[in-house]
Amino acid sequence: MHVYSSPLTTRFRGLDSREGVLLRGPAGWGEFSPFWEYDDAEALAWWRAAREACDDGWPPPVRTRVPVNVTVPATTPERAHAIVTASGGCTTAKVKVAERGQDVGEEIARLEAVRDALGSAGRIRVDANGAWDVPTALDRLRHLDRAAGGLEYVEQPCPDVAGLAAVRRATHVPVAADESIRRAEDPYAVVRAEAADVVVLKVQPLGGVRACLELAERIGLPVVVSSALESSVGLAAGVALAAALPDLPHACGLATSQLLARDVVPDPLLPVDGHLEVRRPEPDADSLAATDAGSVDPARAQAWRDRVARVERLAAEGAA
Ligand SMILES: O=C(O)CCC(=O)C1=CC=C[C@@H](O)[C@@H]1C(=O)O
Ligand SMILES: [Mg+2]
Repeated sequence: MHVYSSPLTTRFRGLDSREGVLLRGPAGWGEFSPFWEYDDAEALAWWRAAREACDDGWPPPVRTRVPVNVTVPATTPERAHAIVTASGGCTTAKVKVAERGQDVGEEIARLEAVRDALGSAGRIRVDANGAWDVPTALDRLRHLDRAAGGLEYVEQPCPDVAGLAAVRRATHVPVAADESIRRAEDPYAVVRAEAADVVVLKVQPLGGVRACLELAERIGLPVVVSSALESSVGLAAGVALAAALPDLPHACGLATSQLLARDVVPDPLLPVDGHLEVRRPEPDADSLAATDAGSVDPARAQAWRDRVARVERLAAEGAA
């Protein structure tokens, strides 16, 4: 078991670094990296995804490369512009909005900078991570849609399914559901309420590639596969899912190795021409040594090993 840690190049969802565990099994490497706000019960799905990668591997791909969006954190317009320009040819950008402490003026400036960097043919989506109530969402979307020169969609504008449905009815901007799928008791509530045009699927929180393929089939809406900000070992599972879906009408949020200062493999999954190649990079001795959490903070590395032991026990109890 390898506990990795990498600084982030830009602060993202309140984090300055990303950590997790890499495991190796007969089918290859897997990643277990639930954020720390997930308790052991919630982390079980993340564990199943890691075990699938190690023990079984993934269903065969139907495409050789996957279109991806550049992910733009809630940062300054200058930095947002530079991130898009250096994205490896991405023609879709996902921009974080609704960051605590920022006002709509900063969001408008960020979106204008992203539009400038992408050019008129690019697509821009925003992600509010459920931060708005319905009136705020509708007000913000009017401004942000104009600043972006048209939004491809808004991801999780409100925390609840009813809010998503109300926003969807009241604006022409399409709505994507993320947290309402991956943290919900019932991911099909979004479909019943006609609350979304698109669903975002993440392999780790949803329990693996096969679980996501099944969910996608049952939901029946267009899917965007997104990362949980993993290393390239975890991202490879997202790429495998995106590669196996029968239809992939939108760019996927899998270009997030760009946000890591160091990745755990010598040849990270980075976009070329706006696409990730469908492949499964492997760590080597040097890349493991360069990302070893134990050499920076042994107590933190031990906390991860303890977490793995607890979740593994939970998984065994569930299987018994
Ligand atoms: O979708 C992307 O472009 C990148 C992934 C991404 O935005 C996220 C990764 C990890 C945690 C989430 O808060 C965040 C998201 O909300 O989609
Ligand atoms: Mg999201």
